[in-house]
Amino acid sequence: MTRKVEAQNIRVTYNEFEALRDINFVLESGKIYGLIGRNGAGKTSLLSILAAYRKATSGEMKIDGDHIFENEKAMAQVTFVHQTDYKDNYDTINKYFDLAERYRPTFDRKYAEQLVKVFHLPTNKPLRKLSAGMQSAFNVTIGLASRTPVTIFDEAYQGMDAPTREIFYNEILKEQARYPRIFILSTHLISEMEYLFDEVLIIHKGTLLLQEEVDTLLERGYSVTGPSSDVIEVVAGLHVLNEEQLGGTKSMMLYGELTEEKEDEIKRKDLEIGNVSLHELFIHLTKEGM
Ligand SMILES: Nc1ncnc2c1ncn2[C@@H]1O[C@H](COP(=O)(O)OP(=O)(O)OP(=O)(O)O)[C@@H](O)[C@H]1O
Repeated sequence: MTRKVEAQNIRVTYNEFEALRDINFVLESGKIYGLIGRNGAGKTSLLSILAAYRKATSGEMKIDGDHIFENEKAMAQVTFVHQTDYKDNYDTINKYFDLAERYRPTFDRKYAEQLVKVFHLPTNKPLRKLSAGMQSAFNVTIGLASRTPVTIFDEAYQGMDAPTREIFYNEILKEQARYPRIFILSTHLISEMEYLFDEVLIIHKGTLLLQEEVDTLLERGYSVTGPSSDVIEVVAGLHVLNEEQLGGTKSMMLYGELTEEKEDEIKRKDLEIGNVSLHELFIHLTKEGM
């Protein structure tokens, strides 16, 4: 069982354009990682290196110490689920399962067939005739049933309706309990998927802004609300992510450890301390100029 994925100083350029730089992280088995970042941040570029679809311009991506690129053994440990163009694909789901069984030693056909029923997918229609949401559910089926130690879903929910996405999320949790592995979920649906993540990686403008346990990250974000002058006084020297003003009331979103001393000071002034969601933190940590 794979225990570790390691990125060491990954850099990716497309001609002159530097899409990723200084990317370093370690991912461990048994954890679900949320990979988030704004459009064009570099998420898919990073995941394609991890799935050995391309080679990094420099740096190393390793699974349990083995280089991934052009390494059959390492590559077989990874499933990369992403949007696929099926417009010229005449294969049926059953045919595809035959192939997966042949080429993926860990593929569990019984489980795949169960998923097909849960997702209400037709097994005898060519893939190109499936609706967009059905094609995504099929991709997800392959990803889940492949049971590879590293399973990547890159915005795999596209086109799925809300109940189908819910089934997808539940299956990830069930699978993680049955066959613990490294799941990486790249997504823009932060609020909806947050509960799945053990850790979050934020990619911003080609760099890894942070890798953090979700709970720790959420503890770092808080808001202080009350009369403007008191709020301004109390937040002096703190990392302000955002501020909102309504009449004489100000609300400031802050990032960093809330020390006991500071908490006492805020409470003495009768100001309100509030929670900040991952979605809000993400927006303000990655806004223009940051
Ligand atoms: N083949 C390519 N040739 C040139 N530039 C590319 C190529 N692929 C990606 N890029 C550029 O690299 C940057 C990162 O793209 P990438 O697709 O990795 O971002 P992303 O975070 O997955 O974005 P999104 O959330 O919009 O899917 C973008 O500026 C993109 O234009």
